[in-house]
Amino acid sequence: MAHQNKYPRYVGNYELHQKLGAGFSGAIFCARHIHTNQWVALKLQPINESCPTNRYERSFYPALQGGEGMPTLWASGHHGTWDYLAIDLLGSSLDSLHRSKTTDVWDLRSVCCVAQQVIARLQFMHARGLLHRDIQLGNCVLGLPPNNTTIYMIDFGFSKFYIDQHTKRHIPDSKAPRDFIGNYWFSSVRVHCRGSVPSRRDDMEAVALMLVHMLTPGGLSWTRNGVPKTDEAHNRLMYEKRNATPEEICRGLPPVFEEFLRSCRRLQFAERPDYERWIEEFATLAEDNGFPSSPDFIWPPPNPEPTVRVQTAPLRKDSGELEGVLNGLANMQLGERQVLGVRDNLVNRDTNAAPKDGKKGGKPPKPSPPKSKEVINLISDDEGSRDENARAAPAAGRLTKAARLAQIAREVAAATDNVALARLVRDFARTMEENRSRMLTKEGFAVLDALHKQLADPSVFAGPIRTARPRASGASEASQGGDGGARETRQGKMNKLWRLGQDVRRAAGNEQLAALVVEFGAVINGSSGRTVTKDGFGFLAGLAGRLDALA
Ligand SMILES: Nc1ncnc2c1ncn2[C@@H]1O[C@H](COP(=O)(O)OP(=O)(O)OP(=O)(O)O)[C@@H](O)[C@H]1O
Repeated sequence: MAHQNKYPRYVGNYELHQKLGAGFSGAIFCARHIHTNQWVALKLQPINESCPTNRYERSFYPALQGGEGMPTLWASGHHGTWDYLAIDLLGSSLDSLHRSKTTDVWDLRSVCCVAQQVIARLQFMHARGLLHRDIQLGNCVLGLPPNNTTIYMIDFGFSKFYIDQHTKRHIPDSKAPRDFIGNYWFSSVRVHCRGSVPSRRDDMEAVALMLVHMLTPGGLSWTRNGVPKTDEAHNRLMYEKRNATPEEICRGLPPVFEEFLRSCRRLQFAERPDYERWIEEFATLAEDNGFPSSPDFIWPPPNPEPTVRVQTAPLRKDSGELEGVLNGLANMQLGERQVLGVRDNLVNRDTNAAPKDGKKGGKPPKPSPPKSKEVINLISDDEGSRDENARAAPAAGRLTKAARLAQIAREVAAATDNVALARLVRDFARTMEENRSRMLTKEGFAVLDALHKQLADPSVFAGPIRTARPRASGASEASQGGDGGARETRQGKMNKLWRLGQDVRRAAGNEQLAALVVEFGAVINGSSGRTVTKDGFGFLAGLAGRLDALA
């Protein structure tokens, strides 16, 4: 670039100091206001630049002022041949942390914080009618103390109003060929590989890819050869990106990452992403793994070793009948485990699982306490208060959702009559309802499995009041709910749950209830986000009522 090394000493009222970074078409300096001594970041670009991103940014900044994690624009203008923007001086970008970290991947806690904050930034930007269109680690920057736990979004040079400023309507979709805007690593498949018009869903998909990248040793597969320098290399990259399924991309990670990516890809062009839900999901993921659910980003990570070692085993689409899956979950040996927040732990997952062929891969597992399905190594209040880094230890006497559900599953397995089961089903529903996330986790499925076993075993309870024909749409059929490839639509899920809610109130005996429990699990498992909705709670209330009636 012609202007290299020719930067002026003063620009406007600012004195330029060290260079902070250089981008595609300009440079950023740390600068001091000559009258107020205020330090800012000064973005400089020649006014005749062919891609005048400073000019674009200047037009977007007013819409962003006042938002959390949005830099303040202090001044902007022209000085000689320079176009400048003076914005809040910030700290390290996630990209520089990514490069400097000593571990292969990020810790799960930090990634959950990044997820919550970046989604919240997009929620704000989108609410102001603006798309970012260049989500990447380099554009997520930490504040300086006292704002150093806040992630700021920067670089709005590629941004665009998706709400037309005059008509107030969403921009139209178009099939017309267009130049690609964004970055090679994280731009959505639709925008990058299919040339679609970017909309909110694509910003969200970029976040999903960025998060998975942070947890993947070596990064996403298509990022490993660096920036493509030839058309052929770019085509190869696009091919790889286009063909990687969410399941492959997210293999070994807690299921919420795959769900998130899938849900972004399912959004319609003009559909509003469910920001609130995903912020909650990542807060819950942190909490379920023993970290504070707070989105505050703390670097370096205070306690990279999780205090809770609950393996979030994904229910895969090819997992066969739900009955079998539930059964498998209940029999899982939950001893000292690595959290599957990083893919490295995939190796350990196999190592820790009962080996089929006697061979073990990866590092030998740490000696762990005797394993029993009764022993689940969850955070306790004591552990929470011992942990100096646990900023949000559970209140005294309160168990985490995972611990409470595990306890309910054990109590269900030990229950001796329908009245006790009814009480436990109500407990289960209450625990799910009170939690910030209503996602049915491994522990939730274990409760259903224990329930199913109890209800299906005729030796445990008094027989049914009258013998009924087995349901036509029986459990085994329903249990394939998660296997059909496409996730259940919201409406489909509502319909099925509503029907189950009706059926459960009419069930003739425990065996029928057992089949309905399995069917319920299948519908939840097959739905996007595996959340228990209002109709789901209706089913559980009906189940508890029917158990009482059949006692
Ligand atoms: N406000 C800021 N405070 C501190 N550092 C900053 C600030 N803004 C940007 N930087 C640093 O400068 C780098 C480049 O900034 P930015 O992305 O805004 O410039 P750009 O010219 O648009 O770059 P690119 O071409 O890479 O998109 C950032 O990754 C960051 O390290």
